Amino acid sequence: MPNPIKLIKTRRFSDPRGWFRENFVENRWADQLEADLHFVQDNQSYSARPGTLRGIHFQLPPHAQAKLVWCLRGSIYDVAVDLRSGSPTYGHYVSAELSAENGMQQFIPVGFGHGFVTLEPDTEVAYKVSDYYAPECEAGLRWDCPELGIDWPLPSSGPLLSSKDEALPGLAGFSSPFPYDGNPLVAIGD
Ligand SMILES: Cc1cn([C@H]2C[C@H](O)[C@@H](COP(=O)(O)OP(=O)(O)O[C@H]3O[C@H](C)C(=O)[C@H](O)[C@H]3O)O2)c(=O)[nH]c1=O
Repeated sequence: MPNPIKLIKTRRFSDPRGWFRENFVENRWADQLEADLHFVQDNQSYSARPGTLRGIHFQLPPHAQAKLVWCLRGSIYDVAVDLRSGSPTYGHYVSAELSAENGMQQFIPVGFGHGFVTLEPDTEVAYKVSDYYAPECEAGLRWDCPELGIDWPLPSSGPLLSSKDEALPGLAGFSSPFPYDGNPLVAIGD
């Protein structure tokens, strides 16, 4: 069964001036992503300090979002959490190191929470989303939720969080609106 989370390797074309990279080509990426996927919004975030942790975030229906995530600068430990109701891997996560250097992208479908922690200063993350920003549908789970048990690589000073993320609830009280499609999460490895 196909892993719902996809890792996509982009190609860097180097020459004496520097390099060129295609970050998204709809008809070519379609082979690796979901068939009827259509991205409608591009986002970018900048984090000055390593150890900046954003997440675990997701939007609820009717504005749930699939995401394609990569690094424009620096690097992140990127996490996707299975939140699909009835999934045998509910509450399990996968992680991947995405960096400007490795050009890796992680695809996170609807039904998964997303978060990352930055591994370098001045890290910039770009991501495409498949539905528009809908603050009324924003939801999240706390980064250190014991039920999730995410092994974040953190600096000794701990993570830098927004006040919003500090106040997020744990998985215990969450009632998932996301259906399970029969594809369990397969750990890609870190
Ligand atoms: C997501 C979003 C935010 N905003 C505004 C709302 C706030 O005034 C400001 C910062 O938003 P927030 O603190 O939610 O940003 P992050 O903590 O980086 O959250 C994002 O990063 C995690 C890892 C995700 O996967 C989500 O896509 C997204 O929630 O941008 C917008 O105007 N449009 C948007 O699409």
